[in-house]
Amino acid sequence: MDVLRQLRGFYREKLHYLILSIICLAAATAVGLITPNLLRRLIDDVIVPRKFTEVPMLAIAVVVVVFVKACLQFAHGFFGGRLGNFLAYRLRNACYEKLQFLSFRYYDTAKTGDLMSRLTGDLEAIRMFIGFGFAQLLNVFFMVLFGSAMMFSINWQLTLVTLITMPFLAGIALKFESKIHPAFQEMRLALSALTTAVQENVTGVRTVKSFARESYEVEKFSHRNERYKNNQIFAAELWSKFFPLMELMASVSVAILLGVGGTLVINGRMSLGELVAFFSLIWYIIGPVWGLGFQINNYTQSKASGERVLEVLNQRIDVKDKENARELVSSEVKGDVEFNHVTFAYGNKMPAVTDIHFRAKPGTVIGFLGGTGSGKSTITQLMMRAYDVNEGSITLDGVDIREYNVRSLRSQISTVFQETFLFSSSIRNNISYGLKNVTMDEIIRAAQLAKAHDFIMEMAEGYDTVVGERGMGLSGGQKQRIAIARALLKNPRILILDDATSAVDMETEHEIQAGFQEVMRGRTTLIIAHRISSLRHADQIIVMNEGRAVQQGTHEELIEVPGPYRDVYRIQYADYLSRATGREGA
Ligand SMILES: Nc1ncnc2c1ncn2[C@@H]1O[C@H](COP(=O)(O)OP(=O)(O)OP(=O)(O)O)[C@@H](O)[C@H]1O
Repeated sequence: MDVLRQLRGFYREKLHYLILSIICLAAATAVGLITPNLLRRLIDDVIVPRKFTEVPMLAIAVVVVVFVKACLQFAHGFFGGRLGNFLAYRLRNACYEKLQFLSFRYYDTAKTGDLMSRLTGDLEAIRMFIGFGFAQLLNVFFMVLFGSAMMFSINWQLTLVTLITMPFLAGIALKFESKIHPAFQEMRLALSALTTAVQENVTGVRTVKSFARESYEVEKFSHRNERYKNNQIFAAELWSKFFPLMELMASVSVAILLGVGGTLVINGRMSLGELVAFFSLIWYIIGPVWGLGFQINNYTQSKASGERVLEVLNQRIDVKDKENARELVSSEVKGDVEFNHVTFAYGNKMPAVTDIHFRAKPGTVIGFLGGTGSGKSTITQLMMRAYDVNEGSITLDGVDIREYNVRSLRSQISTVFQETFLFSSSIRNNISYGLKNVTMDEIIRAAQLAKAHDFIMEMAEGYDTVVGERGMGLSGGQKQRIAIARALLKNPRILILDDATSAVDMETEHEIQAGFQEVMRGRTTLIIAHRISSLRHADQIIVMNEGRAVQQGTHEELIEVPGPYRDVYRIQYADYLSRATGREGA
C-alpha cells in the first residue's frame, strides 16, 4: 500500500472518482442480493400458496433490481475508467518529463526496452488496478461479507455446513496463483527475449547479412520461440487443471447444500424459497473465492509495476541547477573557456581525465588528439555539464559553469557527435531541430556551410526528404553533414566537434572546416579528431594519453619536439615527408 500512497499525489485531485467507484460497486453488490430474496418470495409467497396475482409485481421488481444494478456497475466502470486514465495520463507525462531531465549518468546504464516497458506495460497495470482492481479487490470482501451475512440470517447451521468447503476452495485458488504467477513471469521474460531478438535483428540487419548469419539468427529465434511456446503450454495446462478442480470443489459445496438443505425442507425446518435463495447466494461466495488468487495477483503485479514506475520518477538527477542559478544571455556570452586542473571519474572507476588544464580564449580553436579511451570525449561532455567534475573547475567567461542554469549553458553550446542521430522526419526538420522561427534561407545557409546542400538538392524531395529511423537511407558522411548543419544553425558561442568529420573524405572535411572558419569567427571551438590535417590549424593542440594531457602547443611547436604528436604526424604524413626529403636530397 506504500506504493499506492506514493502514487496518491497523481490521482489526489480525482480521489472522489475512486470513492464513487468503490461505493457504486459495493452498492451494486448489495443490490444484487435482492434477487435471491425476490426468488424466495416468488416461491414461498407466490408459487407455493398459488397467489399468482403477485407475479407481475415481482417480475417488475426483478427488472428494476437488474436495471439499478446495471446502472451502478456502469457508474463503477465510468468512474474507475476516468480515474485510471487520468492517473495513467499524469504518470505518463511525469515519466516522460523525468526522462528528459535525467542525467547522462542514468542513461549510461539504462536499457531502452526496460524503459519502454515501464512506460507502457507497467503504466497499464497501474491504470487497471487503480481504476478497477482496487475496487474489485474490496468487492471480494463485500460479496463474501454480504452474502454470508444473508445466508446466516436465513439459516446459520446450513451456512456453516455449506461454507465448509470454502477454505479448500480459497486454498486451491491461492496455490494455483502461486504456480501461475511465476509461469506468467517466465512467459513475460520469454516474450521479452523474443521481441529483443526481433528488434536487434531489424536494427542490426546489415551486420547479420554481411556476416551471412541469417540461419544462425533464425535458429536463435527458434530457440526463444520454443521457450515461449513451452511456457504457454505449461500455463495452459495449469489453467486446464484449475477450472475443473475449482468446479469440483464448488459442486461439493452445492451438493452439500442440496443434500442438507433438501433434508431441512423435507423436514419442514426450512422453506423451499429459502433453499432456492441459498442456492443462488452460494455463488455469491464461490465466485469471489474462485477469483481470490487472481485479485491478489493483480494487486502484487500492479504493486511491482508501481515500484518500477516510481523508481524512474524518484531517480536522482545528478546535474541540476543551483538555487538562483545564473541565466546566460546569448548576446553577452564571450566564450572564454577555462579548465582548471579538472579530474573526473565515471562512477567508481579510475579517473577518465586527470588534472586537465587549458584555456580557450574567445574565438580560438582547441584541438584534441589521442588514442581511444584517452579521455577526449569526456572533456567535451564535462564542458556541457553532462557530468559535473570531481576536482577542479570549468569556467565560462570567468564563472564556474556549475553556477549557470544547465539549460542556458547548453543553449550556448552545439555539439556534433561521432555517431549522428537523426530523427525520422524531414531533413529540414532535422536541421532546424529544437529551433523556432528559422527561415528556409537560414537552413539552406547552414547546409551550404556544412557542405550538405548539394547532396540534399539531388534528392527527389530536397529538404522535405524524410529520413528513416536513425537517418537510414543516408551515408555516414551525409548524416554527419546534416548534424553539422544543425549545429551551425543553432549559432552557438561554443562549438564542439567530437570526431564529427570522421565519416567524410578529407577533401570535404577541408571544405567544411573552411566553412567553420567563417561561421566560428569570434566563437570558441573544441575539435576532437584523429587526423592531423583536421587539427593543424588549431590555436592549441592537446595530446591526451590515459586521461592526461601529455603534450600541449601549436602544430608547429609540437612537430618540433619528440613525442606522440610528432609520431602521429610522421605516420600520417609519411608519403608527404618522404617526397619532401627526396626533393631535398635531389
Ligand atoms: N559513460 C561512460 N561510463 C563509464 N565509463 C566511460 C563512459 N564514457 C567513457 N568512459 C570511459 O572513460 C575513458 C575515457 O573515454 P572517452 O570516451 O573520453 O575517450 P576518447 O578519448 O574520447 O575515446 P574515443 O577516441 O575512442 O572516442 C574510457 O576508459 C572509457 O571506457
